[in-house]
Amino acid sequence: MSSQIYDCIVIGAGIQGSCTAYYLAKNNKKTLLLEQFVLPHSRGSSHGQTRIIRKAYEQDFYVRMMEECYTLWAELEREADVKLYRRTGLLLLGPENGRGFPIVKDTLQRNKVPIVVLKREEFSQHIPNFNLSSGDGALVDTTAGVLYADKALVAIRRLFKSHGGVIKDGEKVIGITPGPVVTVTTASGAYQAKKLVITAGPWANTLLSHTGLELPLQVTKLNVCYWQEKVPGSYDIRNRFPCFVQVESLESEHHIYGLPSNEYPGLMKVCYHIGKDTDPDGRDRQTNQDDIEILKRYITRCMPGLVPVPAVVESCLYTITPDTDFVLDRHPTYSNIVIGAGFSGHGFKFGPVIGKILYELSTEQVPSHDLAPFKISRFQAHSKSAL
Ligand SMILES: Cc1cc2nc3c(=O)[nH]c(=O)nc-3n(C[C@H](O)[C@H](O)[C@H](O)COP(=O)(O)OP(=O)(O)OC[C@H]3O[C@@H](n4cnc5c(N)ncnc54)[C@H](O)[C@@H]3O)c2cc1C
Ligand SMILES: O=C(O)[C@@H]1CCCCN1
Repeated sequence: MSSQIYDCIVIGAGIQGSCTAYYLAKNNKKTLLLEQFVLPHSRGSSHGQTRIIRKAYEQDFYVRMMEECYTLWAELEREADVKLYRRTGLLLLGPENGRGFPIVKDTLQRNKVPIVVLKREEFSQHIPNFNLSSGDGALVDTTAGVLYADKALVAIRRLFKSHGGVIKDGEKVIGITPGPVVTVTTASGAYQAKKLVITAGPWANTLLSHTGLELPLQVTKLNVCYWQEKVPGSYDIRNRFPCFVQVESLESEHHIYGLPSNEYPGLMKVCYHIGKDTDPDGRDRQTNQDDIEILKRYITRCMPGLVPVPAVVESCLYTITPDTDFVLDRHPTYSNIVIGAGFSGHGFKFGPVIGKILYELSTEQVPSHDLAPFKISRFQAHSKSAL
């Protein structure tokens, strides 16, 4: 056992753990970040070149968190001297009388987020190579854009180390012994800390089982599909093609979304928001492709400038709560254990604000956002506490 007692150990070096560790170290906390895989890796939820950043949400609390988060991303960019965000706008599409589109539109307007509402007759002039479905409304959240995810992870971990933080990768946590000083065991050793933050993504429940807690989390595998432009440049970020989210469509009641071609020349990323249940250690055995069939039909109908067969298919995991809101809370039994989990396929953009909140929770400060929507107690009927 190492004789050092850390102020805090963070388990999991995805975007949430890396950001939490960064804020801890920046605020002079002796921090150890443990990661089971050798970094960088592509086995969790945070890998890949790009993610959408937006304020377009149904709930005011997400809009408010994003207000601060854009500032935090800009601070990180300055401190790391690397560009992590590119503004593209986000085109939101959906039935004018549906369940999703009018609510997001109201929330954006109520929160005075700058948007442009596109009329049907002017749609194709602003958004070429895209067919607006009959009955659909369209608006652009002009604050939105692309985050360079892999670059962000590298930059944040580098900043963490520059503030004195210690990363040990290739060290899987196999035991947690709670107490006023928590002991965390890996195959290579044991470490102690006054506080513990668990940000283990799809493995959250495996780790929480060492503390007698189980959260209602569902892990699903998503196919991340890239589609070839028929005419090079038609959906290119350099030609100002935006990100988009189609909230309901003829093909599905669930989101279909896309990011302009950028990371792979000539390929636009278009994905379906619903995957199939998986075991995070057995994801490669889960080969369901129902989502790709839905995407082919949507692309054929709405994006005629793309070849409707995916040119590249990667994979990624979601860890989903029953209400798709996050878990940001203290452990119900051990108040020096803080949990960040269940980011439900939309957590990357919030990384810095979540890191700041988990840092605040683990240092007993008043959190800078209302955490009522993120409390574990909301799952009372679901969560199993053996304690
Ligand atoms: C296809 C796809 C598209 C997405 N699109 C967007 C988007 O456009 N915008 C957006 O904001 N979000 C998006 N998301 C969601 C976002 O990427 C996730 O919410 C976020 O990455 C979750 O981060 P995390 O740190 O919780 O999990 P992870 O990145 O999985 O990190 C958890 C880490 O914990 C480690 N770990 C687990 N167990 C142990 C152990 N025992 N010991 C040591 N380490 C351990 C894991 O190896 C992993 O590195 C998307 C996700 C996917 C999959
Ligand atoms: O978090 C996001 O912005 C996207 C929206 C579409 C589904 C995947 N996640």
